[in-house]
Amino acid sequence: MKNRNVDFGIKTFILKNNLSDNKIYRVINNFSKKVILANQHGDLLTVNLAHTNLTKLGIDKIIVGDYVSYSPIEGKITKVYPRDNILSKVTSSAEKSWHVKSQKQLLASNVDEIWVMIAVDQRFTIEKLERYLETFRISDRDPIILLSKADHITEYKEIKNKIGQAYPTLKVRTVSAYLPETIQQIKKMLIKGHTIAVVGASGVGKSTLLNNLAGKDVNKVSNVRSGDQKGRHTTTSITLNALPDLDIYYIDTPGFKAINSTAQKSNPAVFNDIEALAKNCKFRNCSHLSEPKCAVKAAVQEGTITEEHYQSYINFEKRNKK
Ligand SMILES: Nc1nc2c(ncn2[C@@H]2O[C@H](COP(=O)(O)OP(=O)(O)OP(=O)(O)O)[C@@H](O)[C@H]2O)c(=O)[nH]1
Ligand SMILES: [Zn+2]
Repeated sequence: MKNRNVDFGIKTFILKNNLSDNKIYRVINNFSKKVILANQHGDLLTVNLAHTNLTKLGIDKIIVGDYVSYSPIEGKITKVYPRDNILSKVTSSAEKSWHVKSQKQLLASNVDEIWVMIAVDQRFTIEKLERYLETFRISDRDPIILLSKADHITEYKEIKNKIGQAYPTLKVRTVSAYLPETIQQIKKMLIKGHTIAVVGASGVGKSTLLNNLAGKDVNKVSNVRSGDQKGRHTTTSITLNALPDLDIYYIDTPGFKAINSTAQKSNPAVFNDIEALAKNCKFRNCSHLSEPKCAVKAAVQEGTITEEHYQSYINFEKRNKK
């Protein structure tokens, strides 16, 4: 299916980099052994990566947003162009070892804007916002916070104020599927040709916004030329969607469940002692209930902290868990 205006940013890329090669494609989807490429006419094709030697291309992974050269004769990607930037997700997790592992997952490349979507009907703290900002990183851009479900007016106002006080220079925008004027405002702020990556927890409304901007259900099925015509469900993967009427590209990312939900710090002073002890627990995300080698429980047993103090901490944690 050809769409007007849909070149996936390739024409601009060719001009900007003064390239003579017009066999340039953009990666709009990637699976473990396949990618879907788009050309500047909006045609899509699936490429099996079996013949592509990533090491030779000097990269670990092909990611959504990449501009590449593809040789149909050889059936392989022959070049991945240097990326303007990379949006990554940095997570720390404590696994079986004592070390805290920091993992960097590459989500998308050549991104012009990153929107961090936060639904106002979910529990909000500045710490949570900070965790999002730490987790989703892009070298050369500031994220835009998109407060979704703003039809929850009271919560919306409260959260907007909190953010304004803590981070007065952070860009905050508003959206609600039930307030059409907010969709219009978002549309007005779009910059033609931009590639926008949208991240956020599961259920905050990323797909709903995509549908509202597109004016139709973008059901995340790409019709793939060549081979099977059936199309492919890509709900669990990162997808670059073209919105031809608005002349933008919207990278929808799968929602995450939660981000390193360490203890909420709204009442820290009381439990400073416990939080200091917790650093010696075997597991970084130890709940101090039943995990082995828990330094907090050990301290209760040794009498360093009282049973009552421990219980009130556990109760506090329970109340503050999302
Ligand atoms: N009140 C309210 N509900 C909304 C709004 N936008 C979306 N929802 C609801 O929130 C739920 C999740 O919306 P989605 O758009 O599927 O959320 P998502 O972020 O794409 O979720 P994942 O695909 O899991 O990452 C749906 O039941 C929507 O109807 C909104 O503006 N206001
Ligand atoms: Zn513990």
